[in-house]
Amino acid sequence: MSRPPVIAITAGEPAGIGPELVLRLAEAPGASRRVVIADRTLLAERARLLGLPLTLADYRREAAPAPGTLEVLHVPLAAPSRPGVLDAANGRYVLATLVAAIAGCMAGEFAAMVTAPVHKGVINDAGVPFSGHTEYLAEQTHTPRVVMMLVGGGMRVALATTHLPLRAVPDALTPALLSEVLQILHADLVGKFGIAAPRILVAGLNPHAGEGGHLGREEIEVIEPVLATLRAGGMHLIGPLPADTLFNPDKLAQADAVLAMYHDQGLPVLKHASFGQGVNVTLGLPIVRTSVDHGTALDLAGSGRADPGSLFEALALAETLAARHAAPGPAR
Ligand SMILES: NC(=O)c1ccc[n+]([C@@H]2O[C@H](COP(=O)([O-])OP(=O)(O)OC[C@H]3O[C@@H](n4cnc5c(N)ncnc54)[C@H](O)[C@@H]3O)[C@@H](O)[C@H]2O)c1
Ligand SMILES: N[C@H](C(=O)O)[C@H](O)COP(=O)(O)O
Repeated sequence: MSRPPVIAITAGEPAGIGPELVLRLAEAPGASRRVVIADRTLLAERARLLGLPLTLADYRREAAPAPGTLEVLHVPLAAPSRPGVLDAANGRYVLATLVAAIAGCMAGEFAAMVTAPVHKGVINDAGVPFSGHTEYLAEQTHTPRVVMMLVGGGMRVALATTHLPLRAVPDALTPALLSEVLQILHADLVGKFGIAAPRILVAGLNPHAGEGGHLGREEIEVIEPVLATLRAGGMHLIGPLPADTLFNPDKLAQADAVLAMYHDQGLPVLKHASFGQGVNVTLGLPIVRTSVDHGTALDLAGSGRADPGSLFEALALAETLAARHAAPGPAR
């Protein structure tokens, strides 16, 4: 009998809801072996606080876990953590959990990694420039370009630019970037999501997609030429479309994914439709990585009221993608 795939789950910011969400993993359906990467004392304390049953076992690759245990790959905190209270002393601990998960995925020990939320600000406060898992994963795996895509509410929404100030977006939207993002999106819709000929709706940047150049020229000078070139190469691209009506159900029904030009053009729509059930997936990586659609929710940490739904969905998608990654099949 073949062994179940091992999926690494990083518990994220210790003061946030990540630790208590990973304690609920036994409730998530699926056949994978789950290994939580976190400080084991933190998990035990959070379980005690919330009255959750917990039997921890240190992860050993070759030893099958006893039923009912939560396997932990221990990474020590730098300082004790209290729910809801950020401490920059633990910024590097959070990164160490990611490094362990990435190393295991790159080595083939883990079939995928699923990430609970981190707090970007406190990692920067710890002295490490950090804009998100997406960018960090690209750097750590030496991948020149990756793409953030969220899945939920019947939509797949990818982003041309990710975590950067709004002021910097137009300058970042170069023809090279847009072309690479669309090629990665297309390739992973085929290879990871099994869609043989993906149709992609592409948003404009400006109101009303620039109104023929009267409300901005990025559509004319950057987006349209890139789309024309890629269409000539066989990609099915619709746009640039005004973003305010692109997400209407009749438009979405014509496509397999949307490419938004920036974070808050695409994600509010998806999160409105699916918050708590959405999944963030990083495209273009040599490994499988999914994540929750929410943040650290410091206001809920330690209350037991955080919804684990998005973590369970992220795990389910990681299992599906890992199976396809291990044995790529024909696209449908
Ligand atoms: N995957 C990630 O690592 C990730 C994703 C998004 C945001 N963040 C980071 O999280 C930090 C806080 O971000 P924010 O305050 O903008 O967003 P947030 O998602 O933490 O919180 C927004 C609201 O949603 C609620 N909420 C979040 N998750 C919930 C859950 N599982 N169940 C019930 N309610 C939930 C919170 O209580 C809050 O009211 C920031 O540093 C941000 O960058 C990380
Ligand atoms: N942009 C994501 C969201 O809003 O859900 C979130 O910040 C997480 O991004 P990373 O996976 O890059 O950390």
